[in-house]
Amino acid sequence: MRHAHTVEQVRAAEADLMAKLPEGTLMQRAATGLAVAISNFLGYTYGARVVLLVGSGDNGGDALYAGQKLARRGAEVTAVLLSDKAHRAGVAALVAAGGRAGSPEEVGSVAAIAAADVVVDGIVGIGGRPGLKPEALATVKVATDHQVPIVAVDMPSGVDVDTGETPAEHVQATLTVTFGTHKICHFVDPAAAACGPVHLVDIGLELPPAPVASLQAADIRDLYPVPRGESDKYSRGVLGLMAGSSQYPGAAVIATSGALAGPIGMLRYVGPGKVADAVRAAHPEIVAGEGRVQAWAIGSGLGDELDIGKVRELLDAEEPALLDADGLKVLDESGDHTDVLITPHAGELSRLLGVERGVVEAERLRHAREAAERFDVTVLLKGSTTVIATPDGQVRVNTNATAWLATAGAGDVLAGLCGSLLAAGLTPLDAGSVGAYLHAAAARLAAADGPATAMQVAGKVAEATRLLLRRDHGDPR
Ligand SMILES: NC(=O)C1=CN([C@@H]2O[C@H](COP(=O)(O)OP(=O)(O)OC[C@H]3O[C@@H](n4cnc5c(N)ncnc54)[C@H](OP(=O)(O)O)[C@@H]3O)[C@@H](O)[C@H]2O)[C@@H](O)CC1
Ligand SMILES: Nc1ncnc2c1ncn2[C@@H]1O[C@H](COP(=O)(O)OP(=O)(O)O)[C@@H](O)[C@H]1O
Ligand SMILES: [K+]
Repeated sequence: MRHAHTVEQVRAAEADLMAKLPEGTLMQRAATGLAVAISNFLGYTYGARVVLLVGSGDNGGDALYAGQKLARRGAEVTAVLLSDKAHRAGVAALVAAGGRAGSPEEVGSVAAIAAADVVVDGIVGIGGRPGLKPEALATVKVATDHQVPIVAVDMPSGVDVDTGETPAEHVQATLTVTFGTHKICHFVDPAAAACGPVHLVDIGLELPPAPVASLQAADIRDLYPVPRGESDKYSRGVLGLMAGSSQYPGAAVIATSGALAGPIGMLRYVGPGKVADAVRAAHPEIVAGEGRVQAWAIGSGLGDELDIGKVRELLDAEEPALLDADGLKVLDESGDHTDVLITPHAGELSRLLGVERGVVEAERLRHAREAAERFDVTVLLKGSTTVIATPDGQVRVNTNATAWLATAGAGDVLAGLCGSLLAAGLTPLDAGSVGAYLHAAAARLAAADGPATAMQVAGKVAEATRLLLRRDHGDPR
C-alpha cells in the first residue's frame, strides 16, 4: 500500500527525526536520492547539462546539493536562483563542485535551459503556495517550449500539495522525486497528472497513519475473495442487478459482463423482459427475475424507467447496494446508508451536491469527502484517478487507469464489477478499491496498443484478475 501524508504530518515527522540526527542529514539523504534518480533518468551523468530552478526554501536546497553531487561526477550544472534567499550553503557547495549559480540574467537562463538535458524543479516544495511567480513561470516556459524534461523535487511546483488541486500555473513534470512518503498531490488529479511517475526516496521518517492510501497489486491480491474448497455458487455471493432499460438495453449487458467477470457465483437480472432477453442472449449463465441476493447493483442505464419506490426499498433492505448513474437520483441525506457504495462521475456528483461539474473536477478529493459525509455512503468518484471516500473519513485513490478507459459503457463495467465484489462480501470501501484497480488493469490489457470498447475491457477483467492472483509467473495458487 502506498500512503500519502499531509504537509503537517511530514513536518512533524521531520522535526522528530531531525532532533536525533546531525544538522543537514535529512537534506543530504534527500539530495543523494534525487541525484541518483536524475542520473538514472538520464542514463548518464558525465557531460550531462543540468539546470536547477532554485526557489527560496529547502526544496531549492535539495536541488542545489543534488546538483553538487552531479557536478562532482562530471555534469555541467547551472543553478538559476529565482530568489535572493536561495539556500546559501547549497549554492556554495554547488559552486565548489564546479557548478555555476546566479540570477536568471547572470547565468543566461534562457540559453542554458534551452540547451539542457534536464531541468530540475526546486522552486517550491511542501512550503509552497499554489501558483508560480512570473519569473519562475518564465523559466518553466522556456523548458516546456524546448521540450526539456523536468524532474520535480518533491512535487511539481505550483500545485496544492494537500488537496491535489491546481488552481493556478504549475510545473508539468516528466518525473517527480519525493522524500519520506507520498503527498496527496501525487495521488489526486489534477495535480497527480502533473507529476509523471513518482519516485519515493526513503529518508527514514516515522509517520502516523495516513489520511489517503493507494492500494497496490499485493493489497488487491490480499483482499480478493478467492473461493475455498467448500464454496458453492451461493456462498461465493449472488448479485442482483437492476440496470438497463428499453432506452439503454446495452447498459444491462455491459454491467452483467463486468459483474460476471468478478467473484460472484451467480447473477440475478431484474429488468424489462426484452432487456432480460438481451442479457440472457449475451450471458446464458444469468438468472432472470428476483430472488435472494447478497448485494444489489442498481442504476446503470435505467434512464426514465427508474422505479424510485422500488430502489428506495432495496436501499433500506439489509443487503449492501451499489448505486450508479440514474440510480443516484434516489439518494437523499436521510437514513443509514453506510453499506451503500455510489459510483458517480464528476457530472453526477456535481448534480448530487448542487455545484458545477468543473468545480468537482478541480476539487475532487474535497467533493468526494463531502458527499460521503453528507449522504452517509461510500463514494467512488470516477475519473482519470478514482477517489474512494467513506463516511468515516477514509480515502483511497486508484491511480493505475489509462485514458483509453474514457469510453462509453466503461462505467457500467465498473458498476457490475464492484457490485460483484460487494456481493462476495467486501466492504463498500474494499469493493470500490479492488473494483477500480482491476477495472483499470483490465483496461491496460485491453487497450495496450490502442483503443478498446467497454465490452473488451470487461473481457479482460478475468485475465487481469488471474495475473494478479498468481504469486509469480507460472505459479498459480
Ligand atoms: N520535510 C521533510 O521531511 C524534508 C524536506 N525536504 C525538502 O524541503 C522542502 C520544504 O522546504 P521549505 O519548508 O523550506 O519550503 P519550500 O517549499 O522549499 O519553500 C517555501 C518558501 O517558498 C516561498 N514560496 C511559497 N510559495 C511560493 C510560490 N508559489 N512561488 C514562489 N515561492 C513561493 C515562500 O517564501 P516567501 O516567498 O514567502 O518568502 C516559502 O517560505 C520539501 O519540499 C523538500 O524538498 C528535504 O530536504 C528533507 C526532508
Ligand atoms: N482520463 C481518464 N483516464 C483514465 N480513466 C478514465 C479517464 N476518464 C474516465 N476514466 C474512467 O473511465 C470510466 C468511465 O465511466 P463513466 O464516466 O461512467 O462512463 P459511462 O457512463 O459511459 O460508462 C470510469 O471508470 C473512469 O474512472
Ligand atoms: K518542486
